[in-house]
Amino acid sequence: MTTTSPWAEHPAAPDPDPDLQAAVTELGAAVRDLLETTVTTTVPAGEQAAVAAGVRGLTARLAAATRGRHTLSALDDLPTFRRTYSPVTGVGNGFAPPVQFRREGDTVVGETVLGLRHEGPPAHCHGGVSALLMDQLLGSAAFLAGRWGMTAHLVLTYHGAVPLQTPLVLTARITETSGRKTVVTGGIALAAEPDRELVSGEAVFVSPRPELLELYFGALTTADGSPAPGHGATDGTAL
Ligand SMILES: CCCCCCCCCCCC(=O)SCCNC(=O)CCNC(=O)[C@H](O)C(C)(C)COP(=O)(O)OP(=O)(O)OC[C@H]1O[C@@H](n2cnc3c(N)ncnc32)[C@H](O)[C@@H]1OP(=O)(O)O
Repeated sequence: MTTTSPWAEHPAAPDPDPDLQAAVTELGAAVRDLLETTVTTTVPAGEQAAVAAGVRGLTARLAAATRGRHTLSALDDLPTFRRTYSPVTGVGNGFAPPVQFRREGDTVVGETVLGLRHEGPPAHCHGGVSALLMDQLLGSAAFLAGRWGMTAHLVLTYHGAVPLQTPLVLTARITETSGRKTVVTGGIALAAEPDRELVSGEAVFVSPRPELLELYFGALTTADGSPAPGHGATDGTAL
């Protein structure tokens, strides 16, 4: 079944702790600058070694309290898919550009600029990073249509190299929905030439059957140790 306007309304996420949100966002931005600068710096070896020692000291301070992989961060909210540390959209993840996706009519759109930490061929984006962006873009379109699923199939065509440090636009549309399956197409283009896709792709997202939901997410808890809301949903319309 092909759909033209499948967008769903989502509940509002509970307000995060503003102090924690601000601190995590600032730490993410600082680490983003650090990562980008570590791959562009040309300061002498001694200076790089001194900085490494300082960074290890800072890491030890953060390591004083950490969470495991089955515990959500205190800022995360699964029903609204607020994921603070996503490697694509997470404000708290220094590797993330980060890019935010939004609905515009029947399209999901995001803009971003990639850095040298995303480099593959010199001066251009790594093909795997493009795939990372595409997976999140297409998955976001499914989610924003109320069709959360895991990536079952992702096929990409690389038409042209994606330049770093250049404004990009990412767009996606739902092309088919059927049972637990959602098919989405989309692409990455220069913001200055939005109609010429440098990367195009299609993905199939499948909302897992109950046994898989339990296997993957059954142990998941919120930061305070409660079962994570929504992790047991099985109707293919929510996590
Ligand atoms: C703003 C915030 C946004 C937030 C948005 C967040 C975006 C996140 C984007 C990143 C997402 C990820 O990285 S997810 C991580 C990467 N992906 C994974 O690890 C998934 C690994 N694969 C699996 O666990 C499984 O294969 C599943 C869950 C995908 C499907 O298993 P299942 O539940 O047993 O499904 P199954 O019964 O076999 O099939 C159900 C239906 O789907 C179809 N189907 C199944 N696999 C495929 C396939 N590869 N290609 C075509 N169709 C398929 C079947 O034919 C069937 O159709 P019919 O007979 O009903 O017609």
